[in-house]
Amino acid sequence: MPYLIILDASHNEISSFFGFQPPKNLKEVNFSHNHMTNMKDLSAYTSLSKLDLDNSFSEISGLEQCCKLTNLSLEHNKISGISGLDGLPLTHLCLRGNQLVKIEGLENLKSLQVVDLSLNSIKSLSGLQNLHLLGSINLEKNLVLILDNLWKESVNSLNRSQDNYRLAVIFLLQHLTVLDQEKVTAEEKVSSVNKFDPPLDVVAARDHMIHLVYHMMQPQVLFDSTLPCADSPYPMLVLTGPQGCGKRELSHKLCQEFDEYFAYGICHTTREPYFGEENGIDYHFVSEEDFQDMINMGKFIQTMQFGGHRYGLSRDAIEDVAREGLACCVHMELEGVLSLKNSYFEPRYILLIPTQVEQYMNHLKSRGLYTPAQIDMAVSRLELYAKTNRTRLGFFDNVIPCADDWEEAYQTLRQVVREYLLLEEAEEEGKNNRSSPDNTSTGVYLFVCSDHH
Ligand SMILES: Nc1ncnc2c1ncn2[C@@H]1O[C@H](COP(=O)(O)OP(=O)(O)OP(=O)(O)O)[C@@H](O)[C@H]1O
Repeated sequence: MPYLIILDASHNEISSFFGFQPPKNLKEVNFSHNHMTNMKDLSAYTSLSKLDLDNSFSEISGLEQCCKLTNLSLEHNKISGISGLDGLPLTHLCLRGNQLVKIEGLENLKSLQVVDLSLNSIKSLSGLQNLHLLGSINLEKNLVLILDNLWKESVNSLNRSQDNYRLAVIFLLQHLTVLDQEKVTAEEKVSSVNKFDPPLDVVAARDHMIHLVYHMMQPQVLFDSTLPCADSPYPMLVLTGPQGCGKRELSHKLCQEFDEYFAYGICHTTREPYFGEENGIDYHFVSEEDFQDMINMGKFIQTMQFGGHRYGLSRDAIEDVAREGLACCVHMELEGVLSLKNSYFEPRYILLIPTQVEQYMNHLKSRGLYTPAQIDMAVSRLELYAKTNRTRLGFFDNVIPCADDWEEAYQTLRQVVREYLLLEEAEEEGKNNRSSPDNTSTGVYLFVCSDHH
C-alpha cells in the first residue's frame, strides 16, 4: 500500500512492530493497545507526524530520524526515563501512566505545546523551565506535592503545601493556559504573581493593610503627630536611596544642623547592630519575636524585609519627635516609601542616588559589612530607583545625585531643606524689615506651608 497515509492497528494482538515496507507518505500510525515490548528504528518512516504507541515499552528509542513527528503518545507503557526525543519537532507529547520519577530530556523540545505527564511518580517540576511555548500540561496523579527542587527560589521557600501547588506551577510556567485539564484563569495568573513575585506596590499595599488593621484593633488615641487640620499634615522628611548611599549619615547630619526643626526618627530592626551602632540611637534593635509582637499590637506605620532582616517605622518613633514639636526625619528603602505613601502621612521624599556605579561599589566594599552577593544586590537596585524616578513623575520631591564625597550632596540637601523651610525668604524678610517678628522659629509651621501642598 504505497499510498497509505493513515494506519490504525490499535486494540489488536500485534507483538512485532512496523514489520512492513515503509509507505512513503505514511503520516499517522496508531499501534496502541497491542503487545509490543521493544521499539525499533523508524528512520525509514520519514513522513510520520503522529504516532500512538500505548504498549509495554520500557525505553524510548528509534525515533531520532522522524523529523516530522509532532504528536507522540506513549501512554501506559513502562518508561522510567525520557530519552531519545532530542531535537524532534514535537508539539504534543503524552507520557501518561508511565514510571517517570523526574522530568528530563525535554529541554531541547522547544516546540512543545501540550504535555501530559499525569499518572507517574514525578516529584519535581524542574526540567520544564525552558519550554516557552508550553501552554498545557497535565501533572495530575503525581507526587508533585512538595515543590522543592524548583528553579525559582521565591517559590522554593514559600511553597510547601498542596494549596500552593496550582499557583506555584502557574507561576513557574507563565505561558500555561491549561493545567491539569482545567483552564488557567487570568485571576489565577495574577494571584500567582502576587504570591510568588509580587510587584512592589502590592507588597506595599499589603504592608499598609496589615498595619492599618492591627492599629484599628487598638484603643483609639489622639496622637501628637495628628495636626488639627487635614491641609496641614504632620511634617516628615524621608531620605531614600539604595543601601549605603549615605542617606543615613546625611539624615543625622541634617538633624544636627537643623535641630530646631528636625529630629531623627529611630526605626526598629531585627538585624544585629554593626560595630559602633547603639541601641536607641541608630535603631531600636529587637528580636524577630518582639518585632512580630509590635506588628500584632499595631505599632508600626510601615515595615519591610531587607536582606533577610525586618525594618519598621513605629508610630511611637514619630510621636517621640512630634512631642518635641519637631518634624521627623527618617531614611528608608523604596519599598518603605511605597508603603508610607499609603498612610495618611505626607512626607517630603528626597531620593539620594549614586551616580558613579564603580565608586558606589567601592564604597560598599570599603565598609567591610557586606558579602559580594549583598553588594551585587545593592548595585542592581540602583536601576529600580532610577526607573521609579523616570517613570513616576513627582514620586520623589527632590533627587540629589551623590558621589563618593557626601559633602556636595549634603550641601544640596541642605539647600533643599532651607527652601522647604522658607528660611531664605524669612532671612530676606528679616533683613528688609528688622522690626518685624522673627517667624523662623516655628519650623513645623513653615515646613508645612511651603509650596509642596
Ligand atoms: N523602616 C524602614 N523601612 C524601609 N527601609 C528601611 C527602614 N529602616 C531602614 N531602612 C533601610 O534598610 C536598608 C538597610 O538598612 P541597614 O541599616 O541595615 O543598612 P546599612 O548597610 O547600614 O545601609 P544604610 O547606610 O543605607 O543605612 C537601608 O537602606 C535603610 O535605609
